[in-house]
Amino acid sequence: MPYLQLAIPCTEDRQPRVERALEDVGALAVTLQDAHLDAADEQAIFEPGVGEIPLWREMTLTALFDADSDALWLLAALEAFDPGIDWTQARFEKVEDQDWERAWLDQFQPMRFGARTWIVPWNHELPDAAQAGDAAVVRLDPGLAFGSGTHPTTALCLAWLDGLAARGELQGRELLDFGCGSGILALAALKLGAARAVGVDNDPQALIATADNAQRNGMVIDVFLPQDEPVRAYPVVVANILAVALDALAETLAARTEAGGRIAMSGILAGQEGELLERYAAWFDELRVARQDDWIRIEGRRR
Ligand SMILES: C[S@@+](CC[C@H](N)C(=O)[O-])C[C@H]1O[C@@H](n2cnc3c(N)ncnc32)[C@H](O)[C@@H]1O
Repeated sequence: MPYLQLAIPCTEDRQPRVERALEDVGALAVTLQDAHLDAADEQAIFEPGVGEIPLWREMTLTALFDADSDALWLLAALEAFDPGIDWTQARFEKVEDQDWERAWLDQFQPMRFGARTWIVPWNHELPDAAQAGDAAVVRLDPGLAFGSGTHPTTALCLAWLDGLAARGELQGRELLDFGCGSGILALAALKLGAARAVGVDNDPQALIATADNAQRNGMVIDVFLPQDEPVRAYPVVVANILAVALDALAETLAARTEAGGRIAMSGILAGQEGELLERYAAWFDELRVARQDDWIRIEGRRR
């Protein structure tokens, strides 16, 4: 999914004001980057939690908006919200998911999630521990950013699937991966013993990537655009999408989870979970929150 990206230079003292204004006019995500370091340096990128500020004196704030947002309208809204900031320094560009997500890409090494789940890039040897009989190993393209497991939201969902399998609640069951991206979660579920996995994504490229990654791992994942997915309920649903999308999709995801079934959702920044918990409580019990870095996973059981 493409975005409209706004980047604006900013000093430490003004950062909270600029960030608040960007969020107020509808930014889907705001990241900060040290103005004096290379963007490829992981330490130079920071997604602030509530009340957190970075140590840098000069930085660039980058905000993502829906692709169909109007830059002139946004500038006018920002000016109205905080006329004390020089918004004329803002630069706009259209970016693809991958460009934004690449900011999160760090060294993609073999990684273990939970007890048995391994994500191993194709260009790496299988670590000894990943060759154990019960290891669930997914091999992926090292060029992937989101869906390589390096992002905390993916890691949270992988750990959840691993735990579900450990409790015997995944084996032989069908899973829906809503917002499948690379297909990493559906693939891990199949390797952990799920009987079948269905991937849904509104990005046709993601569906191609998922089907391709499945084939290269010797598995099959049925993939659909949201408007084409079969209307049915699953015992296990996982959805790693942004909080705004999870809010909009609440009824759909509730309808896709069968009574007694399990759901895990991520893509939620710390501080955004309250409203989602309230919304999903209409259909789900046993709602629980887990956190990694600034990201949240919500899990629940369908009534
Ligand atoms: C954060 S990535 C997650 C990818 C992968 N499941 C993972 O956990 O790493 C979110 C994915 O959701 C897709 N997506 C976003 N909004 C969506 C929507 N409303 N319906 C279906 N897919 C959506 C995006 O195209 C993207 O592939």
